[in-house]
Amino acid sequence: MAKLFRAVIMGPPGSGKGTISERIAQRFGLTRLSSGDFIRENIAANTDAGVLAKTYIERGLLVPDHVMTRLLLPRLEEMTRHSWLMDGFPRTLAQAEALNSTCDLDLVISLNIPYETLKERLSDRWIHPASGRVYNMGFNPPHVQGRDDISGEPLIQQDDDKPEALVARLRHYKDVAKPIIDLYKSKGILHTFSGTETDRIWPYINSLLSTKIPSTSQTDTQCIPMP
Ligand SMILES: Nc1nc2c(ncn2[C@@H]2O[C@H](COP(=O)(O)OP(=O)(O)OP(=O)(O)O)[C@@H](O)[C@H]2O)c(=O)[nH]1
Ligand SMILES: Nc1ncnc2c1ncn2[C@@H]1O[C@H](COP(=O)(O)OP(=O)(O)O)[C@@H](O)[C@H]1O
Repeated sequence: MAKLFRAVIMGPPGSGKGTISERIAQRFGLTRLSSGDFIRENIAANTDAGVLAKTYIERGLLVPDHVMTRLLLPRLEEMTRHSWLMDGFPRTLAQAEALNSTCDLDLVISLNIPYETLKERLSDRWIHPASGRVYNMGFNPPHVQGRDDISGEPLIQQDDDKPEALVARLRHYKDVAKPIIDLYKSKGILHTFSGTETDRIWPYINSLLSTKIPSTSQTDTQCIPMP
């Protein structure tokens, strides 16, 4: 029986997690999971955890660990028959430990991108808020300027992509990511990719995953329910 594959992608804001996750999902047929999308779904559906999460996001804060794990771990437990790639979780050491006790991760991709590159990209980033689709006016512009390719709805620029907010976001990322990265390094599953262009990093990620991902996904039970 082929083994399932579970991976996490980490990196500072603007490092290309979303862009690369999309390519991995398409190329290798993994289910793409995003903590941000999952929170937005819960907010839209008015679940208890979604209502609570919204009060933090509105203040520009991270959602507390216990709310995040309550939202996400049951979802992962439903995914016992799927190979997946997670973007946006874990974001703290406590989340990484909770994930550890639920799932055996096969691989962690960490993106290491220079600050100047991040600043440039984010000041050029436009998103479609309802779907989370991202565009970059130079790198991957929408077909029609200012409009989402699929829905045709208007694109917006997020406040926290502005340079002032970005410095604080990047500093915060460094502080909280370090212990998580150390944890995955010590488990021998961390793979770090450095560079300024997604198109140049992608071939390395592609060839690494080609050696690691089983050709078919079959039933397995790598995730165990939390006690
Ligand atoms: N110029 C350029 N832009 C890129 C490249 N790779 C990604 N982008 C763009 O940079 C922006 C950030 O990429 P994302 O994939 O959203 O990055 P992320 O790590 O998911 O960002 P967060 O959601 O903030 O954590 C988007 O507008 C992308 O289209 C690249 O190699 N060159
Ligand atoms: N793992 C997480 N832990 C805590 N809060 C999270 C997590 N993932 C997402 N969030 C919250 O949801 C918001 C939106 O997430 P996301 O779509 O990943 O966007 P961003 O790249 O702006 O952080 C975050 O700004 C944060 O408040």
